[in-house]
Amino acid sequence: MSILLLNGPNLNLLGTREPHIYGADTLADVERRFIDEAKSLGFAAQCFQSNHEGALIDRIHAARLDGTRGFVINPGGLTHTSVALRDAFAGVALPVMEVHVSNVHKREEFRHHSYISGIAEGVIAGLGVMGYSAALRFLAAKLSKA
Ligand SMILES: O=C1C[C@@](O)(C(=O)O)C[C@@H](O)[C@@H]1O
Repeated sequence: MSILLLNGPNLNLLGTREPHIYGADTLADVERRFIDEAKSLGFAAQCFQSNHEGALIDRIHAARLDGTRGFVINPGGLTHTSVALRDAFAGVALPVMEVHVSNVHKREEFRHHSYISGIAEGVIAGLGVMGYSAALRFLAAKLSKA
């Protein structure tokens, strides 16, 4: 059973990008911990980051055929703009956990709306990179019960 961690635009810059907002951990740190923690919960994990909406959508479609049982995604700025990303998740019909490192609700108004939340099992914002772990634990528990 495999869980796919997706990160959208600009999250490859984690650790150097606005560290007062996003912290000091890099994407490599996040992905390594995600894989290790998934393993400890009895799951395999795959990780994919792209700055391109279409590449993320193609990866979501591919997940239908590669044993993926659910997604954890930080869609980055696509959260607030992408109907197409939401439609991809709806089309694949596997559980999705949405993660934001920052508390988007404490920030600019344009970050308050998410196209993804309406199809997500849960939404985590403002826990820093610990949010990825919280999302993984919830999803693993849900999939273990299914
Ligand atoms: O790129 C990002 C990162 C983010 O998803 C977060 O993790 O807090 C919040 C988004 O508004 C922003 O565009």
